[in-house]
This record gives sequence, C-alpha cells and structure tokens, in this order.
Amino acid sequence: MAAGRHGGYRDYEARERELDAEASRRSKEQHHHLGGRHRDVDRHRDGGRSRGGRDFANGYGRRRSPPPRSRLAGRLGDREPGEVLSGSASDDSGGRPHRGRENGVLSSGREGDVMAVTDDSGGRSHRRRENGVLSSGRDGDVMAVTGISSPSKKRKFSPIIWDRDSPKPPHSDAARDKKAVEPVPSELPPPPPLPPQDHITLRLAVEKSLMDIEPTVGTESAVQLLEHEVNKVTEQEEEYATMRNISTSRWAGANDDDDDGAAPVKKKSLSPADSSVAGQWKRASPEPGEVSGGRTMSRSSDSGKMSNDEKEDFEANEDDYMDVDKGHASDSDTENRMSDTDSDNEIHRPETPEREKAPHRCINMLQDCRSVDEFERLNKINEGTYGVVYRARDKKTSEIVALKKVKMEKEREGFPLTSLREINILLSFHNPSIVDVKEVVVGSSLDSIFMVMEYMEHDLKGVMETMKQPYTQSEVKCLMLQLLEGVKYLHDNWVLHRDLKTSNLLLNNRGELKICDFGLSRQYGSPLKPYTQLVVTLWYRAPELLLGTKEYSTAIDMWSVGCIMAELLAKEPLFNGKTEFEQLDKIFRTLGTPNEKIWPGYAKLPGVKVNFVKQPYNRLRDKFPAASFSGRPILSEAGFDLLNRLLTYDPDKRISADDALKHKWFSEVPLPKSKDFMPTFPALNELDRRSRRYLKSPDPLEEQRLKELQGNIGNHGLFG
Ligand SMILES: Nc1ncnc2c1ncn2[C@@H]1O[C@H](COP(=O)(O)OP(=O)(O)OP(=O)(O)O)[C@@H](O)[C@H]1O
Repeated sequence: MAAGRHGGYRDYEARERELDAEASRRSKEQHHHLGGRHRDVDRHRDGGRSRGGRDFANGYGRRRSPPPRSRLAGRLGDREPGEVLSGSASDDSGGRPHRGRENGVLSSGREGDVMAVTDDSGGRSHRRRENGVLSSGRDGDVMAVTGISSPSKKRKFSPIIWDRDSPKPPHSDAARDKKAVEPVPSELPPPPPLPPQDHITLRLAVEKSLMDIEPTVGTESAVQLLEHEVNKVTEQEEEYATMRNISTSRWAGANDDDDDGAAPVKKKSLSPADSSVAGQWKRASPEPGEVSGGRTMSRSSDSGKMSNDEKEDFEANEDDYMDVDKGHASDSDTENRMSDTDSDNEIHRPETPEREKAPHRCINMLQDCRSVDEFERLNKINEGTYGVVYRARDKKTSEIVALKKVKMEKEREGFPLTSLREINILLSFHNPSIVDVKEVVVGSSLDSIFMVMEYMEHDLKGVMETMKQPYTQSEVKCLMLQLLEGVKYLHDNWVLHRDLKTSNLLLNNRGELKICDFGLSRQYGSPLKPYTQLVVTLWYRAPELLLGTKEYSTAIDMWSVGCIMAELLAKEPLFNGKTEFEQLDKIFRTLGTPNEKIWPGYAKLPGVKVNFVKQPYNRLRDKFPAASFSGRPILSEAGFDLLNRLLTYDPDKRISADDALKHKWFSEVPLPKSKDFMPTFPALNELDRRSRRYLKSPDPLEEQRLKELQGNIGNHGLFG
C-alpha cells in the first residue's frame, strides 16, 4: 500500500516538516554548489550581467545561464520520497496515452528536441528567450520551441464526431451494425485540416444569428417546432456535425445495463437506436448537443406540447442561442473544416424521411434514463455556476458517486447549453485525467437532470487551502503531468476547456488528478457568442482574452495551466486581480509589459488602448528563485523554463500540452512523485464547502454564482 495513503494528513504534515528540513539542506548544498561553480561560469558567460529574474526577460532577449541539469540529474540526494524513477507519474494509469518516456529520459518524436537527462549544458551558452521561446546559440541544440508546431503533427479526430464521416448515413442498417460491433475504428478518419501551428485558433465573428430566424409557433407541436427551428438554423450556419448531441449518450441507448463498467470505447459507441438518433440530429443542431438536445429534453417532458409561456420564452430568448457565422465559412481553415461538415450534412437535409422519427426517439431517450431515486443522497458537496454537486450512493451497487444536478431554473431556453456541452463532452471522453461521467439520471420531473460522476474526495483549491506547506517539486510534477495529459487529450480531441482553475481539478486519495467542469468548453470551430472573451475565471485568464481578442486557441488553456503550475508551487494564486484591468496590471508587473516585437499583433488588440504600466523586465524569477532562504518556492532552471513557456505572451509561441509533457523538467531530479506516494487529506468533499467559495476570484462568473448561492442557501430537498 502506498505510504501516503497509510500516512494520512497528520503524517503528511510530519513528513512535510522532514522534507522541508531536507529540502533546505539540499537547497543550501545546491546553492553552494551552483554558487561555487555554475554561477561563476554563468557570470563569466554573461559578462556579469546575470542577476536573478532579470536574466529571464520574457521576451526581452536577455541572456540566461546554462542550467546545471547534469549535476542535478546525477545526484540521488536530490530525489524526493516517492519519486517515480522512470520519470513517469502514470505508473498505474493503465490506458494512459504513451508519453514516450523511458528510464527517466523523455524520447521526442521531433527532431531537435532536447529531452534526455544528460549534460547538455556545456555548450549552450547563448540560449536566449524571446517571447518566452528559447533560441539556441548552437546548431542542433534546439530546445522544444514553444508554439511552433511540427508540420507532421496530427490531432486525433474527435471521438464525438467521427461518425459523421461514415460513408453511409448513420441510420442505415449496415452502418448501425458496424457501430454496434466495432466501437473503435482501428484508424480514425483523418482530422480536419489543421492550421500550421500548435494552437488552433477560433474565430469569433458573428454575422448571422438565430435572432435572424423566425420560428413558427402557432400550430406546430414542440418537436415539430424544434425541428423546424433547427433545420432553418442548419441552412444558415457553419457547424460541426452533432455526434456530440445528448441523444448519442449511453443513456439514450437501449442497452444501458450492458454498458455498465464497459470499456471506454463502448461508451463512445452508439447502440442502433443511438446511431439513428445521432443521424437524425446530425443535421439538426447549430451547436452540437445544444439547441436540439435542449429542446428535446425540455419539451419531451410535456409530451411534445409547448405552453404559451414556453412559446413566449422561446421567442423572447432566441438571442441566447449560439450565434452562427456564415461569412467565415470559406476564409479560414477552421471554417473549411466546418464546410466539410456541412457538405456531409447535405446528405441529411430535412426532407429525409428519418426526420419524422425524432419524437419517438426523444421519448425513448428519456425512458432509458435511470431515476435519481436509485441513489441515496449523502450530502451536498459543492455548488458551482451550473450545478449543485452531491455525494450519493448507488442503491444497487453501493458505489459512492458524485451527482451533479444541472441547474434548470435559470434556463429560459430549455436544457442549459452549458450543461449539454458538459454532458456530451464528458460522456464521450475517457481519460484517466478527465472525470468520468458514468450516466445521466432524471429526477422526479423530467427536466431535472443529474450527471452521475465518479466521486473525487477533493478539489485542488480546497486541498491547497488546507495544506500548511506548498506541494514539493516532485509532487507538483506528478500533478502537472496528469493535468497536461488531460489537457492534451482535450486538445487532441478538438476541445478547449476554457475554465481551467484549481477548483476544477479534482483529486482523490489515490493521488489522481482529474479535470472537471466542462460547462464552458467548446469544440474548435463552434460558433461562439460575441462575449465569449469572458471565458476563463479571471485569475487564470490569458492576456489575449483580457485584451479582448476575437480569436483564441488552445493556448488559452495553456496559460491557465501556467497559472496553476505557479499556484501549485507557491500555494497561492499567481495573478489574483479583482478586475480585468488589475489582472493585466499584475501580469505586466510580473512578466513585463508586452510589445509588438515580442507579441506580433499585440498593438492591434482592442484592450491595448488602455494605459498600462510600462515594466520592461520579466520578474517571474524573483517569485520562483533557484534557491531560496526566504520561504519563496524554489524552482530549477528547467522548471522555470517550462513555467515561462506556459506564461508566454504570444499565444502562437506558448507551449502546447504535448510539448510541455516532453519538457525536460519532468525528467530531471527530483523526478515526479508516484501517485501512490502523493499526500492524502481528509475528504473535505463530505462537507458542504460552499463557504470556501466566498474566497474565490472576483470573476463575473463567480459573482453570479455567489448571488445564486446566497439565494439558494436553505433550500434543501432530496437532491436539492
Ligand atoms: N466528481 C466529483 N466528485 C467530487 N466533487 C466534485 C465532483 N465534481 C464536482 N465536484 C465539486 O463541485 C464543485 C463544482 O463542480 P463544477 O465545477 O463541475 O460545477 P460548476 O457549476 O460547473 O462550477 P463552476 O462555477 O466552477 O464553473 C467542484 O469545484 C468540486 O469541488
């Protein structure tokens, strides 16, 4: 058994004290060592200019010292208890994607990446950082350069949407049978065309919206209305196919029982009924799983009839739908992808006979859901913007699960779009670093919906509030590897999380970290609301979003990962602004004010008009020194390099999840700790931790949630 698991929290504290003493001793040794040798060399090479963080001007082209990696790597004394000697934190990860890591040496799929834990510091005297990217003074000694993709790099096609490319319409018998027995094709269809960079850009441009659509509400049934509406939408928009639709989920299928505990691939596969439903909705939804799913869910509950109120709401709130952008269809790669989808959708135009079957399938979908009564409520865990989370026991299996009740009361347009996104994404995905959604169950009224998730004892935010000392470097590495694995999985599957923060990272007492809360996530290329720059809680929000960019990419998640890494090391948020201006001000004061040279395009960003502080240096190193006697978190040269690459201003140069996983920091000592040896904590999730929320970032979303919390406290039914 894992020492950490036996030890419990008290032991952890004691161990932490020991480790602190040990770390302090080591850091002194290291300081002495570095001071005695490398530092002199550095000073010499640097012409005596190296001084603290100023050497690491993020984008200001100053020289930096060669990292003392070989010595660190070679010293067993630098190991921390529980380090994974192989350099992998995924010792028990089973089906984890392969990271190409062997014996502490990361192998690289790309020529030129320096990955081994060998001494490569000798000749690297002129590496410079520009825009957070290291360049090399020696040919062939090229670090994994941030944000510059290998042209050969491929992304996996989304498991949610691959079926849309099946040669036959998904409702055909052959296609159905094939899906039933062959859940995962050995080779996925090729991904949509990729822009030539690691971070895929979304374009936020709205020319056509559902506001432009006139629904006919007088005589049609709800389902007819829905179809009428979504078919019109289809004709006006550029959008992915809707295999992400809620109707493709496991609980929509006829064989739910069989699915229990099934392999992940089965989860993604469709039953015959599902596949026909999927085919049905494939052409119908402007946002996969959103409008159509939402309408279906809410309207089905009243047998397809829509009340006058609902009709009014429907008409009044058309502007709440995702806007669609026709104009961009032909002028970017993203839109080209969407065009492909559209041509695919052409096959299933509304005139096809399958359309008539929709009401029947929708009803089936609801009938196949288990009732929430099959769960015993234990306690409320937490409440977020989009739902209340309960701890519950499955009466049949006694399994402890987390039930997230989807908030319906504020939804004027039926099933919440954010929840639909989350359900669809989580049901479709299976990865050790993504929280597993097992099924969806319904409450007493058909419009109360719960996601049944694996139960996780903690979230990272709560844990860090409890801890007396920050995580050690090897623990941070273990957590970062898991986080990056999850983010890579999302990005490989064309999903941006858009709200990565410590409260959305769940931990269990097996040392596992899992990403949750996909309420704000999107598949690339999805049409976005004009206000979507507001995604990502303020403290973790990328500068391009804060400055009002209309286009953003996977790089926004990587910035959040950088903020999380810093927070893990320091046990406090890196940039905790109260307003957007203050947030940018804090970033600029730490990383230096960006300019057109280090971030091409910066000057054109809408928010740049504001008069920000002019701070020419990157002072990040001051916050994370290589050695410290003042209690500040120490970070090795390599660790600092990774942090800098994550917090690179120019999104195109910011490191990708894939490259971050290969970063040398993970293969130098102290190596990532094994999950088995990660500290354990009392399960705070057994308490209602709403009070913690008051300490959270003053993001507009958070404020909204706070108000809702205040409104809801005292409202206790069975499952709320
Ligand atoms: N599977 C789970 N196991 C245990 N606790 C969970 C689980 N999922 C969520 N939680 C707890 O509930 C909180 C809120 O969950 P979640 O973030 O999914 O809701 P949300 O409404 O989308 O939140 P937010 O307002 O942060 O967007 C989490 O921070 C976590 O503490």
